[in-house]
Amino acid sequence: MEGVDHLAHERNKSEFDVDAMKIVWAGSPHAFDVSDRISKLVASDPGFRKDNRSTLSRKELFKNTLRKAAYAWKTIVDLRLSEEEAAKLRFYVDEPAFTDLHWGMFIPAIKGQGTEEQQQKWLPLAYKMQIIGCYAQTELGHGSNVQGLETTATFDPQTDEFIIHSPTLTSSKWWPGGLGKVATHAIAYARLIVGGREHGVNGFIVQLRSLEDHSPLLGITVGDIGMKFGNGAYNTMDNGVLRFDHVRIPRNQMLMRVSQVTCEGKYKQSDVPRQLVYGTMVYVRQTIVADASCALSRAVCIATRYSAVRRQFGSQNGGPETQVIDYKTQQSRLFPLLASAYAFRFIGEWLKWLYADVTQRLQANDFSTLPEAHACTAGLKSLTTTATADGIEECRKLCGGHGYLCSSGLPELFAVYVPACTYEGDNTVLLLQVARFLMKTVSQLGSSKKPVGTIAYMTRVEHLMQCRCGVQRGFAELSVDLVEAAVAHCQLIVVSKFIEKLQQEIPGKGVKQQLEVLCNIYALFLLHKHQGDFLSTGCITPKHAALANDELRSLYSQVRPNAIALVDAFNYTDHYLGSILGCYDGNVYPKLYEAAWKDPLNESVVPDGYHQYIRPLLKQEIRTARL
Ligand SMILES: CCCCCCCC/C=C\CCC/C=C/C(=O)SCCNC(=O)CCNC(=O)[C@H](O)C(C)(C)COP(=O)(O)OP(=O)(O)OC[C@H]1O[C@@H](n2cnc3c(N)ncnc32)[C@H](O)[C@@H]1OP(=O)(O)O
Ligand SMILES: Cc1cc2nc3c(=O)[nH]c(=O)nc-3n(C[C@H](O)[C@H](O)[C@H](O)COP(=O)(O)OP(=O)(O)OC[C@H]3O[C@@H](n4cnc5c(N)ncnc54)[C@H](O)[C@@H]3O)c2cc1C
Repeated sequence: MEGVDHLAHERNKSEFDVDAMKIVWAGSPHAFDVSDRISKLVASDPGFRKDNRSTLSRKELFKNTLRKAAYAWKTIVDLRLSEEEAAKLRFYVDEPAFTDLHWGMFIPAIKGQGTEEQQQKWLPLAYKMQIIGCYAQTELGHGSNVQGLETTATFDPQTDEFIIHSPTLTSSKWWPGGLGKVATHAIAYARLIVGGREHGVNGFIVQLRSLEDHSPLLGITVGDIGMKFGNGAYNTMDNGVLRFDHVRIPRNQMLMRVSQVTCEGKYKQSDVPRQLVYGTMVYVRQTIVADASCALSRAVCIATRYSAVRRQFGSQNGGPETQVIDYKTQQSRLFPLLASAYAFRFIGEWLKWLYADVTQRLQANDFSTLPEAHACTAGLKSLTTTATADGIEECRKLCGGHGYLCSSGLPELFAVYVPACTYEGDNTVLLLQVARFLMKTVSQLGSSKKPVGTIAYMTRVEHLMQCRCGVQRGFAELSVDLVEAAVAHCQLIVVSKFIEKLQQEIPGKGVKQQLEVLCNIYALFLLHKHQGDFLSTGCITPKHAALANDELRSLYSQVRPNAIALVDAFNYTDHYLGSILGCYDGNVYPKLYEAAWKDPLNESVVPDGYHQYIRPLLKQEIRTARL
């Protein structure tokens, strides 16, 4: 029945202060207040409905996304929302759209790679959305290999301009979000050519469309690259294709914080590492880690609530069947994901601090922690997105058949989320960057000091690589092992930062105890999953492995009575979850049944096509050669 909390008995089992945990999850009382207020504002406004997305055509879907983006902007302006509140509103609208790239990449690129003068010119236009930007780096022929990009930017000293050109088909810009139909400007990455000499890839602000009638400017060919994985899902985003035919831009539209070109045609490299040209990617990678905890916690919330509602087998003397959340196999699949959602939340908090710290140091031209920041953002982006994509799929399977319904919210969440393993850096390519950092770290330890502990194996690899023909050949030969080492290195960081979080003052009855249980589940689950490596390297004995497995089972029993409260702590509205299986009151079956009849296919009892195709079949009116 409506209004009845079918999960009340579960909520009454909680052994900790859920409201206090909500503050921990949000990050602070202020953050919780903003999140809570904005999520309810979005949930209560029919202008932000999203339950019909899977029934719309691509054009209807995209037009609806434009409507929502404009409506969101009007809401932000009318209510005079702060930047923090506006970002939260876009988050809870929960629809990939051109605004993600305008706010998430175009503006950060100008802030990170533009001079003060360029920031003063372009940021006010972007903040007022008088221009709409995208981040056009990837091309048809190159994405991972940025130094392989083919678009050219040739300086013309006669006119004090750059000529932006797409010399080959494979140099066509391909994938940039917001580019296909909306963006008026791009940060386009191109090979800088001055006086016939190449100076690597740099960013250029290029206007693509008229601000009067939105038509593409002279020399610009632009469009959408077509449908992507899954219905609805990421097809709300106009990922685009863009070609330049000798497009001229003023010299001052090259982002010049890292490198400069003078009006005399003199190229100057600032005394900052050229990799700062990649700064926007580092910034987005750290935000993607926080996104991972959001996406995984959504899936876990759905699967946990439904696992408490669903009963299957186990009835004694006509009594109720067993809640599937009480099966040890269900717990062994679900609770490590619950622990991962919390672990990724805290690593995301730490990475945000690391990024802020390296940014502050860069202001003072202190580049000492830049390699660490690159390795951490690259590695943790890779680790958390892989685990989250796999985790969302596991949550779908944890919900049985009903998990495959769009009304469960899981198929769309999966389809929208999985490109995170690719965009902002293919996850394997990023792990290779971590491996390179680890090898460089080890090689710098000095001959007298041998690495110990979790990087002891690196000495053997280091020796092998040096005795083999050249370090480069060894690296390529051992790249599979090195990628595994990179993952292990990143997992060490996740566990270490979770433990550090528990050293902090954490208010609320039983809150710290619950987090300790989740931290131990996260760590022991990893130990169990990789016990072969731990045993073969002598890090643990078989007895240790057995003890760890026993402890893991015990921890699952400890978290079981608190599972519903731990997902309630995410404080997601039913609107944001978009899931009947995950609805707060657990009143699943009536809602599933009601939703089925709303499907367009049920608008008529007899389906279109019956008289044309089925009736002749049934009436044997179709003669085939064989009969
Ligand atoms: C439910 C959730 C819904 C969410 C909905 C979200 C909606 C959308 C929102 C966001 C989505 C984002 C959209 C996607 C955008 C994009 O994808 S933008 C394009 C991203 N592209 C990439 O990431 C390309 C990856 N490739 C690279 O980064 C580089 O090519 C490279 C792999 C790093 C190699 O670069 P390069 O060849 O130049 O360098 P190397 O020779 O390997 O290394 C030389 C040294 O430089 C150091 N280095 C490399 N990169 C960096 C860096 N970024 N910072 C600092 N230092 C760096 C490297 O370590 C070497 O150092 P060493 O010489 O000391 O060893
Ligand atoms: C939904 C979505 C949105 C996107 N948005 C944008 C955007 O807004 N702006 C933008 O510029 N780009 C965007 N991209 C592009 C994205 O950044 C690239 O697709 C991504 O960087 C991967 O590069 P790639 O496609 O060249 O993959 P590839 O590098 O071609 O990967 C193919 C395979 O090759 C492997 N591989 C590649 N190099 C190596 C190596 N050295 N060693 C071992 N294996 C290797 C990879 O691991 C992978 O398995 C988007 C992509 C998607 C899917």
